[in-house]
Amino acid sequence: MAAASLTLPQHHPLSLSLAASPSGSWTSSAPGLAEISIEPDSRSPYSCKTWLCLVGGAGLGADEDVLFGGDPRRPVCVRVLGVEMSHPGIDDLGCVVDAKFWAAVLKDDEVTLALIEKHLRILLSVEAETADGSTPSDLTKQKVGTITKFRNLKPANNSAILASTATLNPDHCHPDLSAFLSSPTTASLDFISSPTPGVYTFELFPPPFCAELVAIIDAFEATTLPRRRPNTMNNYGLVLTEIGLEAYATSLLERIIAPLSARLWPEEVFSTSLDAHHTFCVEYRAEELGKGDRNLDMHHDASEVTLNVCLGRGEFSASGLRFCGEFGKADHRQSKLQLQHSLGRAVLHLGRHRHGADDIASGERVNLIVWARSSAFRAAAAYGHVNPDGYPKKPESGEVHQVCLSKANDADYEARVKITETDTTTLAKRKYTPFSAPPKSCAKF
Ligand SMILES: O=C(O)CCC(=O)C(=O)O
Ligand SMILES: [Fe+2]
Repeated sequence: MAAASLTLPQHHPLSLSLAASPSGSWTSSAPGLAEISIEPDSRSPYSCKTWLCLVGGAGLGADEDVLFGGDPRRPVCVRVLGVEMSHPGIDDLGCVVDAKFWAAVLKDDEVTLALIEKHLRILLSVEAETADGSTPSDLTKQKVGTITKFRNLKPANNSAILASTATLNPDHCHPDLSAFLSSPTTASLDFISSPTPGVYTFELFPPPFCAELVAIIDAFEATTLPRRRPNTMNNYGLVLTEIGLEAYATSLLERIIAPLSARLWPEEVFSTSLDAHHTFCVEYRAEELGKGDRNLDMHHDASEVTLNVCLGRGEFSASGLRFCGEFGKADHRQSKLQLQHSLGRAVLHLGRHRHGADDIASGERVNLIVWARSSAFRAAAAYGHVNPDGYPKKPESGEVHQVCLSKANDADYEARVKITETDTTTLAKRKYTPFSAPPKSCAKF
């Protein structure tokens, strides 16, 4: 099958107008996306740095109002690239959410790159104050400071993967992957198995490397440094890009997730353009061990493709990963697979594939999760050039399986649970963690 690609029409009502080019340098890596370099002026707390800003649509995520042009809808997403950035007008993923910026940019009918560039320069040049009185430079210093302080502790025997230049080391990957890492476009994919269509699993990390990752996570948890939980579904876990693993995670995306996705899902328009990620770990602990998350409600991810790797932490039992159908498909609430996690093994699936984690019965487990995204696809979908992921939705048909219901995401959850109350044992055991949207993203305009 030939790989799908993103080809956008030249003009579209929601497209960014390139009519007035910005004064600085800009390039376009995909139709509907532009990159601008911003040099803040000398008053800026950020004047030491040239910021690369990606301008294009977003519009995906869990928020249907945004998907379908809810009001107010912004025609473009402006994302500042680079993790060492903290600003009250810029969200966790680098998306500009500053009200004054948007009021100025959307003042006229036409949104131009020149206007965006002008107001980005202002945004990055003025020392704005947050609600608690701290400034962007305070926040940036804190963010950079956290990573620096943590690196200075030399955790996990001064692990090389915490370096700002870290890349995936093939010696830290399972030998099954070596041919693929050398020739990602042509090597045989026979190291991968697919227990149900669209879910792929393979050995990724040998146990010593899993232990190294867990040692880094544990070392961070043992500090008093500020931390953020990965999303509102999890009370435990860490955003790994905020503890110094950004470079390593980007390399994981570039060397494994992106090339594998291009080959495993050639029919998906995003599969050849995965370029952004939200990387975190989740942690589950059995009841007997005290406080902790036990399971994860059914959901789909705010990603195009998700990599989920089991890093272990001693022995654990149960805690299977259940897959149902894909969001938007008629059978999306029908159970397809219950997969048991095993140390070092990776699962790769589409973000729209409905899944959830069963109760952990004993022990603890830590998993590394990478939500991989395509900026080009999100731009195209936001402008209406391609359907958003999972759309158009098919009407649900056939049986609905109770194990695929989501307490937080399904409006008919209570009604359906009443109907099928016969299976009380499963229900009584399950304590659902409410799902809410993932961390603020470009979709949250
Ligand atoms: O617990 C797991 O293995 C799944 C985690 C997950 O689905 C997520 O964090 O999005
Ligand atoms: Fe998930």
